[in-house]
Amino acid sequence: METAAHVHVHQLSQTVRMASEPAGLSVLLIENEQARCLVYLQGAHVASFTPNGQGNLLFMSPYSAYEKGKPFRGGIPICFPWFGKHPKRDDLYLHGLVRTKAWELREVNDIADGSTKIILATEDDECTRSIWPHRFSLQLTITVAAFLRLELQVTNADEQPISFEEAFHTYFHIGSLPDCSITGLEGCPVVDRADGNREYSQNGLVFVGGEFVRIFEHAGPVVVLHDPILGRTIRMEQENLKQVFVWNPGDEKARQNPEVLDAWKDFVCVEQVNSGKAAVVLEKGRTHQSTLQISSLPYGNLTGGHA
Ligand SMILES: O=P(O)(O)OC[C@H]1O[C@@H](O)[C@H](O)[C@@H](O)[C@@H]1O
Repeated sequence: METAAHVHVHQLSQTVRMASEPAGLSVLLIENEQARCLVYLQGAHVASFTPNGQGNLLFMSPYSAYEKGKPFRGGIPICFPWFGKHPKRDDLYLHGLVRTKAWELREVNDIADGSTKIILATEDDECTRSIWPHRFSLQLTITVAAFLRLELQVTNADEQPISFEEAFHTYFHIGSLPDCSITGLEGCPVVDRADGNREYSQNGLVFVGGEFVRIFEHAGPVVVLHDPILGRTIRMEQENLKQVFVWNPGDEKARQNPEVLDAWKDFVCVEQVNSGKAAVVLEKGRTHQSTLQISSLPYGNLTGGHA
């Protein structure tokens, strides 16, 4: 099938189409009776998730470059094998090697319950080995239902143990930054990166007014984002990820970033992470799986992180 002059669209199943743009980016358009979702093959990057009758839960910056080999700003970047800055090299992109890599589409399944499951995969190559000298394979299973579920499997294909960082670096679309709050992080030890790595213990709700770069250690399985302006409550449920990063650049830093600018008020990143002391050490031949599931309910339906 062909639509606009330069976008080719192929129907892959009843609920999945793939559009290829001349710039070399391909995107999967998943539309079933429960939700709609866009996934770029570059980075296995989920760019939107819209459950039926609701708005998009995710935020993509209107200023994001959509270029081959460049990170997208927004959605759900998959971070691996490092999170944040590379420990030694400032010339490398933040958040690892696979965010800018073209992943391969392995499977498309329309499930009898009305959901859709797709599997994307990538592995080491000459370029990744020149930066990170290890063999690995990654598989991301994405389930699009009334919820969005991401299962990331990292397999050590090397001859020795590997150690890596990983994350789902999710940008959530919000109505108003100062009105949102986050629960489920009460009691966590916190490191405030925007305040000289000040350490404290989280007491009560988290409010993100402006610049906010905090790591919550030993996070529980459920974190909830409350958004009274958009009238919804977003529930994040994770497995095998030990930290939660909450990030927003705030006004001043955002203005210095041409891919964020005034859009900083429209998102908050709540990221499920294994980094630093929580980095994963994986024996030869073994697979590590981490999972994130996101769903949304009307505002006020979930009162705590353990709801
Ligand atoms: O690479 P992106 O998507 O612009 O995200 C960068 C940000 O990612 C966050 O996870 C970090 O805590 C920030 O320090 C960093 O600036």
